[in-house]
Amino acid sequence: MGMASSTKQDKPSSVKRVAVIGAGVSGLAAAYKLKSCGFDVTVFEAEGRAGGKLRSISHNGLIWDEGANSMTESEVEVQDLLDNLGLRDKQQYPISQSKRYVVRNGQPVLIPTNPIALITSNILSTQSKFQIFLEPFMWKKRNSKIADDQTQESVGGFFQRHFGKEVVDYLIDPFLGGTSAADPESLSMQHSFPELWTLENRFGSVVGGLIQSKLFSKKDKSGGTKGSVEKKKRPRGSFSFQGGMQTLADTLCKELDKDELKLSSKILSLSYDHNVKSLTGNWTVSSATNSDKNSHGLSVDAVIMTAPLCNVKEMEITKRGTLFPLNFLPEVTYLPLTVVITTFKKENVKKPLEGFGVLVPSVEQKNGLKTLGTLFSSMLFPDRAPNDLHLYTTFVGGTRNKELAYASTDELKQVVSADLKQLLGAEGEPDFINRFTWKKAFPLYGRNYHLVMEAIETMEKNLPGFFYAGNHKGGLSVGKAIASGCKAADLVISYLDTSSDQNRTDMEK
Ligand SMILES: Cc1cc2nc3c(=O)[nH]c(=O)nc-3n(C[C@H](O)[C@H](O)[C@H](O)COP(=O)(O)OP(=O)(O)OC[C@H]3O[C@@H](n4cnc5c(N)ncnc54)[C@H](O)[C@@H]3O)c2cc1C
Ligand SMILES: C=Cc1c2[nH]c(c1C)Cc1[nH]c(c(CCC(=O)O)c1C)Cc1[nH]c(c(C)c1CCC(=O)O)Cc1[nH]c(c(C)c1C=C)C2
Repeated sequence: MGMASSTKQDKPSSVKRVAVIGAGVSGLAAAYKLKSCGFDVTVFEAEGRAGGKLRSISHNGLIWDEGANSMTESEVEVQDLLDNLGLRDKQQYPISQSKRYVVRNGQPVLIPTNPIALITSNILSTQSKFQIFLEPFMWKKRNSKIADDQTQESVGGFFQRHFGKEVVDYLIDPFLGGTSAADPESLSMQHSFPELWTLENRFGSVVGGLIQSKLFSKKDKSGGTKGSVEKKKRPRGSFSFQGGMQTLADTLCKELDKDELKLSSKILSLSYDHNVKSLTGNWTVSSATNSDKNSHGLSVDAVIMTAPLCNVKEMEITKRGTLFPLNFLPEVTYLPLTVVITTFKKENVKKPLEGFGVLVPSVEQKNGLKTLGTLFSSMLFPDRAPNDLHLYTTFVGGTRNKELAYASTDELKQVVSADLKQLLGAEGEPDFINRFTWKKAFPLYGRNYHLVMEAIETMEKNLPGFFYAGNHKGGLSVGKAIASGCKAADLVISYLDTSSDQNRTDMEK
């Protein structure tokens, strides 16, 4: 578990130094990997705390998350990280997590999780159910204009072609609301669901493609496991940790020495100077601490940037003494989101539901509902509230209602109480309320997101030893952010290996 703590004095001067900018989960995972591989790391964080979008609060016997509430371990990098950090003992799997609800006609309906349950469910009309089963024969081709310009199709357009409008309204729209706070029309299919996009290119039908690729992967598994190291079977699905998601960030921080994590250190400028004679120090990273606005620089061999692109845009980057203009970075759209925590006495909740939570499709706004959805937090994790209380986590804002994210706490109390009354029979006002607003909760993987990916590539290509990681690249989830940080760490390791070989050859000449 963990790694041996070492001080800078112990290290030979040839140890390579890396600056990681941003102490969100991607930056902390990158720093952990680099330190485990013997690199000297310094993590710079603009805020006075580490964790970024992981943020758990303990207050008066309640525990809640204001950022991510859970994560999955589909990425191998996450499995390794949890094993290496010794976090398995603190992992918490939610009770009845597969029970998830969507509102239809103003009331929660269980989302079917298999074909039989879909047939008997009243979530969709008979016509839409037929459309799903007949999709392998009936799906419509992408129109040729979209086929030429592959980045332009929206998630809504894609699923409507395959399954029809009702499926988009009652399954896709709430799913997107509950995983990105965005609506089906705003999101790019290619960037939001790259695997399904590729599947359609290969097989045409989504259902047919999923069945065939499942069959292929089963065949591969049965034929190819001999001799390979298999990962231990773990319970599937989402999980959190004792104390909430912040426990993951705190555990990663404990692996860093005090001088390796610089809080309240916003990076303002970076400069790259190539010096063939020197084995180290091509980059200088400058921050301003809150107490001392004077910049000071740290010399490093490589940089992993995990700050959101809107923050990168504000930085000054120079390359060999000349300004490296960042005007090619496109404006990224960010979605505001407010997380509202409420508690109700159990006796005051007349129709409590067991399970993960309930999502409100956009079309259900006509039935007076204004929230995006609610997690049944203390049903999932009973230690989050005393026994006599229900603790709920409700999400408000996103593309659906940006203004509501900025509403006063009094207004939010009315909105959330009204929705919870209608959906769960929660009577009266909550006994406790807390709100946290993320002005920029998520980057929107919109229909021009290819411009963002191209800009990241341009930075990485033109700035040697500069690597970008985090939730702007490859997915929003905690797992994807961790994987992105670990991959950037791997790229740094091979970059520094190659550049020291190159330097050695240059010195020998
Ligand atoms: C409300 C909410 C709920 C979510 N729920 C889930 C969930 O249930 N499951 C899930 O998988 N994902 C969830 N997510 C998404 C997930 O939490 C994030 O995508 C992920 O944590 C992002 O990690 P990151 O390291 O890429 O970025 P961040 O956490 O944003 O970290 C970037 C860091 O960079 C710092 N920074 C910025 N500028 C500078 C600078 N100039 N110098 C130094 N530091 C700087 C920032 O302060 C920040 O700490 C949720 C997100 C939100 C907001
Ligand atoms: C109602 C709004 C939101 C809820 N959670 C989030 C929002 C905006 C944020 C969020 N939740 C998840 C992710 C990661 C997405 C990913 O790419 O994996 C994010 C950014 C996890 C998640 N939440 C739901 C699903 C299906 C997932 C994927 C992982 C898993 O299956 O567990 C659905 C869901 N989210 C919310 C509710 C109430 C809900 C379902 C009932 C809240």
